[in-house]
Amino acid sequence: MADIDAEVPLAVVIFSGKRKSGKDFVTDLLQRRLGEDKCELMRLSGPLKSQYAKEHGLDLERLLDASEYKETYRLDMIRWGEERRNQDPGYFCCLATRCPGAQKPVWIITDARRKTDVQYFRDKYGTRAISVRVEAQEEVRRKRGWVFTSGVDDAESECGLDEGVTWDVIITNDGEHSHLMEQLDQLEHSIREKQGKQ
Ligand SMILES: Nc1ncnc2c1ncn2[C@@H]1O[C@H](COP(=O)(O)OP(=O)(O)OP(=O)(O)O)[C@@H](O)[C@H]1O
Ligand SMILES: C[C@@](O)(CCOP(=O)(O)O)CC(=O)O
Repeated sequence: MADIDAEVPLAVVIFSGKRKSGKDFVTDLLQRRLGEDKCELMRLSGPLKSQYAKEHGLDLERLLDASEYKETYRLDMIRWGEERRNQDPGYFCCLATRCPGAQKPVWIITDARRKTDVQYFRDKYGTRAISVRVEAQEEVRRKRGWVFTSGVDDAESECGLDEGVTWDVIITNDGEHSHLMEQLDQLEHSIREKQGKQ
């Protein structure tokens, strides 16, 4: 049931997309449009990588960027994360939204990967939730550094949201800048409408 008493967030924008589809690129642009004072980026992988880095003595900053370093540990991070999600599907959703930025009216969840991620926010925030799928052709993703990895790109982490989800918005991010801007114009309008409604 949606928690309708809370004052914030006024909008929760749940992003999903394949590796190198451009989730971080698009969500960074959206946050700049909405204003960093009004909009917080929340990475579900943030608390996961933070705890994983501590337990394995790794460089968190490098796990958080778009580098090859994180790809080295991706498979084991997926396994490690799923052990915790199997006990509590909303575990990382809850951790990722407990931050000082949670006081801002707009939350952007940058990296939903499982149906339980999307359902967590839909159940908790109802019509304030907007689900967004970022799509890019495989050829474009390859040019951005994606390499098909068995156990990753054919597993739930990358395929869990391929079917069975009705997206509120689909953003095509194949590199055509003006088309991306038009799509972001429409999404920004939808978010501002939710901000204005409450
Ligand atoms: N429309 C675009 N124009 C130019 N560069 C882009 C565009 N979209 C993505 N990129 C670049 O492609 C690379 C991958 O993008 P990004 O990191 O946002 O993907 P992602 O979906 O977050 O990937 P991952 O799941 O691996 O973190 C980055 O270097 C990013 O700057
Ligand atoms: C382990 C994992 O969180 C890594 C995500 O890394 P990134 O968002 O692609 O940078 C993916 C998952 O949780 O299945």
